[in-house]
Amino acid sequence: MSQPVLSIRNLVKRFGGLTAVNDVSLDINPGEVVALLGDNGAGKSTLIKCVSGVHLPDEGEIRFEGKPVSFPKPIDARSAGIETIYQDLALANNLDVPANIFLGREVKHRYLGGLINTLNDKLMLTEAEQSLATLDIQFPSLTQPIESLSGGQRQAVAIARAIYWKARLMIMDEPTNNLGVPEQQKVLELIRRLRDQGVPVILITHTMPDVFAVADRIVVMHRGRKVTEKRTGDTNASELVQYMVGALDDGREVAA
Ligand SMILES: Nc1ncnc2c1ncn2[C@@H]1O[C@H](COP(=O)(O)OP(=O)(O)OP(=O)(O)O)[C@@H](O)[C@H]1O
Repeated sequence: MSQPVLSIRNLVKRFGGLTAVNDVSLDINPGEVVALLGDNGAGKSTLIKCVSGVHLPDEGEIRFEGKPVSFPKPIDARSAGIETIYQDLALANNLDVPANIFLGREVKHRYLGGLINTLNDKLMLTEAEQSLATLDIQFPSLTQPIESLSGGQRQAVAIARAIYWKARLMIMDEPTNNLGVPEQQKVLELIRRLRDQGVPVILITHTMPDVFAVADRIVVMHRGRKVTEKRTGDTNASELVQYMVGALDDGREVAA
């Protein structure tokens, strides 16, 4: 079997007296979409923020592509190839699509800073067009400000940016929130494309249909703990809800 892209072992993150992530272990394999499910406050965001360099874990180990890693800052995780798309997408609304694809790389690519500054708009536009084309995304015009695009198109730009910068693991937090149904379908299709290109995706969601539409595997958290991990074909929505509310718990069964 190929080695996991991401391997989390016995991860603990506390905020004062609260244990937000409690002894979670998890593997993400090449080319799979893993849905991270859980009720509000279950610890999903805290877990992924430990992977994406927002929080440093208090205990446990994170391995990325086989090597132990520690990311003191988000830029460190991005530099390693872990791209996180939060709900706010971190796009600059007043800039156009190409500018957004190049946005925020100045720190990592300090030596490229001068180069990017001197890249003419045409080259940036061509590069942006190519990265969108790999995902089969079409826009009427790439030179309009992001704020004039739809929610689904903005998601597409964020995903294209990650592809352009060669993400090797994608983490997406509620990517279909606040989108209309056709746009939700498009975003799910983009997630499938990422997977088909071999990029594993961790998908945080509350939306059960999304889980069954794209996930290969499902991990459920409850009160900071991982309570189950299932192949999508081996479970159903009502069982998952039982895990989400704490009525079912594989760890407890084992301990009993
Ligand atoms: N920076 C922080 N400081 C203190 N407590 C925090 C912080 N971030 C999260 N928490 C707490 O940790 C627990 C887990 O929160 P987290 O946001 O990880 O849950 P979640 O599963 O992502 O929930 P949601 O779906 O509502 O985003 C909650 O009790 C939350 O209040």
